[in-house]
Amino acid sequence: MDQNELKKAVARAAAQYVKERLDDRMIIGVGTGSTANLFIEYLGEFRDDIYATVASSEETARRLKALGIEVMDLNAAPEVSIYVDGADEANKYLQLIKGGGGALTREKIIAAVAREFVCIADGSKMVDVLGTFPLPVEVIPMARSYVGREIVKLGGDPVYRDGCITDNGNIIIDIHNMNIVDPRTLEQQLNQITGVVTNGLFALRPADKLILGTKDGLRTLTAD
Ligand SMILES: O=C(CO)[C@H](O)[C@H](O)COP(=O)(O)O
Repeated sequence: MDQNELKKAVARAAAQYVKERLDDRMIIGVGTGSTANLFIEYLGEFRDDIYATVASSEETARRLKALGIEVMDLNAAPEVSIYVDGADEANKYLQLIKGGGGALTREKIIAAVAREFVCIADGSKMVDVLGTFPLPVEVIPMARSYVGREIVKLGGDPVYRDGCITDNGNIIIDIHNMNIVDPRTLEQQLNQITGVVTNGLFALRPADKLILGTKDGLRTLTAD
């Protein structure tokens, strides 16, 4: 199976997982990216049974609405039962790097609210130590240079993501060349830099379940 087929397999498995737990008031959190897009397509197969979703990006909202699936403002959602999203990297503690698509802040907000966070990824995303994939940081535009200098002090190489404006009107700085041995501490350190909105480390709130697509089949890892 190639990478896209592995993505399809995990997206299908996550849709099945959601379908088995549906009830008539269930609100589903939906992530962003190519794997999440495949998940959206599988949700379309039982759209009439879905009460509502919350979307982690404008693009995801557009795709859901195009299928006729209700998209709710998160502030109007009393709770989010299951949030399904992809990742750029994952470790065995289900700590993640996310934000390759620039949607990290809304993704993190939905992950914070969700009762269960199910991450879906092809096997290439599994790593021993996070950080080979550049870590995205969403930054208020006027703080760009200052935040870059603070990132250098933490040992990373900040690279401005040219041309990327987030759904929140901010910019992205990608941190290259960081061996992230203590993801929880780094997540907090980055968030304490004035001008940082959030960063793409999901270590303080890792996934609860990781459905991983490998050439030997699907593996489901849990946080405990
Ligand atoms: O965090 C994300 C978007 O901000 C995505 O989940 C992440 O980039 C993985 O994307 P893909 O499924 O396309 O590999």
